[in-house]
Amino acid sequence: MKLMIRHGSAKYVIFVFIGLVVTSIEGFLLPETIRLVIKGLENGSKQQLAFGVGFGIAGFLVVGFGGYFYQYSISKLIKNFNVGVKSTVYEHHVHKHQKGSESRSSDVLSFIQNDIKLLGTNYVQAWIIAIQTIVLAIVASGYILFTNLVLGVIFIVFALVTMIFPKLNQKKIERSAKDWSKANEDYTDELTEDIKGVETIIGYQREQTFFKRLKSSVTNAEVKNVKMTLAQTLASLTSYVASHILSLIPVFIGGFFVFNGLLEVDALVAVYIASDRIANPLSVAAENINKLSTTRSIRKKLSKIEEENEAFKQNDIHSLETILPLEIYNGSVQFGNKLVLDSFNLKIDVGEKLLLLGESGSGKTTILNLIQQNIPLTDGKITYAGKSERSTRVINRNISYIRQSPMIFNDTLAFNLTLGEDFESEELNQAIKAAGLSSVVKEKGLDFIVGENGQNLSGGQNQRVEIARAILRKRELLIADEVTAALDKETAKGIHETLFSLPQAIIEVSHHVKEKDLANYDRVYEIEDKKLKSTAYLKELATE
Ligand SMILES: Nc1ncnc2c1ncn2[C@@H]1O[C@H](COP(=O)(O)OP(=O)(O)OP(=O)(O)O)[C@@H](O)[C@H]1O
Repeated sequence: MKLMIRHGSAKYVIFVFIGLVVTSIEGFLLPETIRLVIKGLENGSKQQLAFGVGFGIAGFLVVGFGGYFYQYSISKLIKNFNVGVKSTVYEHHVHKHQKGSESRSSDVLSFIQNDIKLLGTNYVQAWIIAIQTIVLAIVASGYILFTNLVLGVIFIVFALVTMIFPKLNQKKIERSAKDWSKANEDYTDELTEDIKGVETIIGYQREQTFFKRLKSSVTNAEVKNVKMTLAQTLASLTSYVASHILSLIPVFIGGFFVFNGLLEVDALVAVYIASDRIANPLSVAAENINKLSTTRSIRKKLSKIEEENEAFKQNDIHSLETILPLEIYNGSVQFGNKLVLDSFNLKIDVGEKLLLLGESGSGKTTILNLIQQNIPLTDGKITYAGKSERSTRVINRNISYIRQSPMIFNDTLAFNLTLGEDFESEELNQAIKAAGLSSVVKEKGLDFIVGENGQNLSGGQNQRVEIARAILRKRELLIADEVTAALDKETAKGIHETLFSLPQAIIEVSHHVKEKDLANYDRVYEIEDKKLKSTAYLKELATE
């Protein structure tokens, strides 16, 4: 319930309660209408007959309007709930990345698309239906007890007995829901991967293999869905049949009340009709209370997500701490038994332009990961502006990572530069100029839609958008990861000129750079056979 109020808003929870109280008059409306009509017929009174019919019409109008208000409030509540929960889950995914921990996008997608959906039906709706049916049953019980206390008690006892039936299937429903959730997660994982890998699949003409593989996962998920639905259906049918059969026994007893003059026929008919508003609603309530348990693990996961989001917000300090100079002393990195980097030193000073060279697999990405504190050193020490303790948030806030394949959003050029952050137009223009984008902006305008993956721009222009983003943020260290590897010579030269003209420190990573271009950097590091050599250090050492 707390979860529902937190995300669905207390206002709509109250509205739903008002709506269900109003509609709960259904608990006595039809039985009382029928009773009044029969009474009118028995007495041969047209007036009483008209009163009974009028009572029914007025009552059903109230139920109709109340029902609309009730459904309206439920829709709003579910809308708010979905928006709140889905945002919370995405927020958590982002926070996990900010903290440098793994959070797989396919897991997040599956959680939002399947588990959260299940939470909407089997938690929010199930709660509401359970409460609504219980209120309805209470109102109908009150009516029956008021009509005839003893017979009322008998009817209610039989109705309560029916509640044990759904309980018998609870474990099975829970297990089948868990199996379905897992199978769906596996299927979504595979689908995400196959969508990403479509070019490779077509390229190697492996369509049939992948169709078959995916078909098997989707079949598995659907089979689990059928099993879950059947388990739920079996539970509801058992309750339905049992409640109807059991409700006929008190009718039989009620007959004896009539024979003995303890009850009028109109009252027995009314009590029987009203009893349908106890047994059935109670079994629906029990069924929905059962459903709540299918979401227990999802709710647990969501609570953990909320706690972690809260902890993240509280620890999210907005200090102006800097990270340069960054120094690694006698650093070593080992993955399992494999030594990747052996006792190396590295220094990044304010404004320095550094180059990090190395063959594929030599450890360049590992060094970038160390700098960003994504992985720890196995041995040695790392300091940021002289301090060895720095939160990952502070580090991230001071680094801009310029990627070889930048993420370009299908939006305007302006949005792709600012990413929705407010910048003075002067600042924006300076960044555009510094990144060499002035002619593009002049030609296309800032409102130009760049298309999916920036397809309406050239590779070099997209790379410049990524550089402009980094320049705009004025962070003290830029990491340029193979940024010109996929570009032609002229474009690459232009990008390099831009990078060298910036005031920020830059560490550029590359497989290979021409000998004559090395002079453009303040220092050149090269990884060779697990060792990191620094030309500048060697020069410094030679002059000492
Ligand atoms: N998390 C990890 N667990 C185990 N081994 C790892 C891990 N990360 C990297 N390695 C290994 O460390 C070595 C260095 O990898 P790294 O990614 O740093 O190389 P790289 O120089 O960036 O290569 P490339 O230029 O191909 O991207 C490789 O042999 C790699 O297999």
